[in-house]
Amino acid sequence: MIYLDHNATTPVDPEVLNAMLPLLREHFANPASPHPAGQAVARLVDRARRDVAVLAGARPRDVVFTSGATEAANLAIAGVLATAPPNRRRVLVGATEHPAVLAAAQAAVELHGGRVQTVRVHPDGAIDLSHLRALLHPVPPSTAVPSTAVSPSAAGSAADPEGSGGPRGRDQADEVALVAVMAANNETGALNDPRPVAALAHEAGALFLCDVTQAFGRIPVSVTETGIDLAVASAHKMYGPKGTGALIAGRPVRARLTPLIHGGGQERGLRAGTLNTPGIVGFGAAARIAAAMMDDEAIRQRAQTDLLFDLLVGWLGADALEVNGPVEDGSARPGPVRLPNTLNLRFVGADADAVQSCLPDVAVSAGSACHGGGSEPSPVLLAMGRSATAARESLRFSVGRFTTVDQIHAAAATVARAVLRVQSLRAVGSGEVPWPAEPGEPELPAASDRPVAGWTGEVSPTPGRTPELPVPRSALP
Ligand SMILES: Cc1ncc(COP(=O)(O)O)c(C=O)c1O
Ligand code: FES
Repeated sequence: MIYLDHNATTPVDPEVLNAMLPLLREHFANPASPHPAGQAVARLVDRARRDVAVLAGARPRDVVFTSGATEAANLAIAGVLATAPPNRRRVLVGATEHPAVLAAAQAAVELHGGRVQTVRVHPDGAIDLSHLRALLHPVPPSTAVPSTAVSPSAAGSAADPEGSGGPRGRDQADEVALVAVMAANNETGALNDPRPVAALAHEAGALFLCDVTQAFGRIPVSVTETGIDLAVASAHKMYGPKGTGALIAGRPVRARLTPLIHGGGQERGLRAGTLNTPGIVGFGAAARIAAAMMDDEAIRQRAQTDLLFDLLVGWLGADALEVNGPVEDGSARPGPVRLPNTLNLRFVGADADAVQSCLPDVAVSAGSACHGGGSEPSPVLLAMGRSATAARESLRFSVGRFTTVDQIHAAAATVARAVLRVQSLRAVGSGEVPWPAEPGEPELPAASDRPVAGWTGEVSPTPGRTPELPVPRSALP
């Protein structure tokens, strides 16, 4: 199996596992216990908190350990809304946010009042800052009604999934409590610079939540330097264990949160329950390793995703592929614009689920893990303006720490064959190419009626393509 789905989850790094095992063996005591055994574990937890804080550019006491980014996002969003003033109940979320943020925002406004509005993204997936600005300041400043004079009921409780923000006017005058824009998108790898988002949010008196789950450990993240008020992350996206994550928030913001989980006073009262000490210590070890390896890994993984792209272009031709997400051409924006490990491609004319079912030995993803396998096109790609067809023809490749160049070569050839196979099936179904049946065989149904999953037959490739795949133009050794 060639695993190219590291944005769904990563394997546990062997060093992380080694760091965790003592917590399951001899260091099993409860870190809240005052006896020496408990305090020895408490020190390991402190170390992990420091390591996660260093990677996040935060102070150790700003790290609240949770079960993952999903819980952290729920804690952050519900916590902020629960204590927000009645005239400040709008939540702005990026159109391509993960369901952990989108659904948490929707649930929070249903519980506490207010509404969710969606901030548009550009066709390359980056947040549209001018739309964010327009949603933050719906009434021109010269005609704005002072916020204190706005009736809380004006906020309403309806969601605005269209993201239009509706007509500007009094009904928009409720203020924004929270802006949620992710650092890196899980499907396309599109990056957002948190600084301008933070500046706009703060100027409007709102807090800024940044989902750094996919960025953490892959590219530098500093919550203090960029103005992020609340960051959420998961250990299993960075070679740590599943079921551990963190909310990272400075003290003034933490003071405004209310816990979701009640019980003992763990995590300074914000997240009750005995700490998941093996998970937390694994998260700390993963953070330490990521900090040491990040630069080298970014270079290696960018080279691998570039190689994968070049090989696929070599096999299939440049017209057969479209990149979903920012393309670094050196001109558009300075600095990195896409996660180095992520490449989301549309294979024109090849349904992604069908391609995937021809790839039993390569793990890739059509859409995000929660949506993979469903027939719905990716909401992320739709939000970027892709058609439903283009979205259904898109696959995400995400390489990782243990991916090799040989695996990239093998995966590219396998994927190219699968794409050609699906394209030729489609061509047969549309009557463009005669079905290559032996005389006397029963007529086969059109490709669109045939279940492609499990299909193993051979089909002649599309005219103009030879069964022996051409040598890619830019194949590297
Ligand atoms: C961007 C992003 N945010 C949040 C999450 C949720 O993480 P978890 O399932 O570990 O809570 C994920 C996981 O897919 C993600 O990719
Ligand atoms: S948890 Fe990330 S895609 Fe579902």
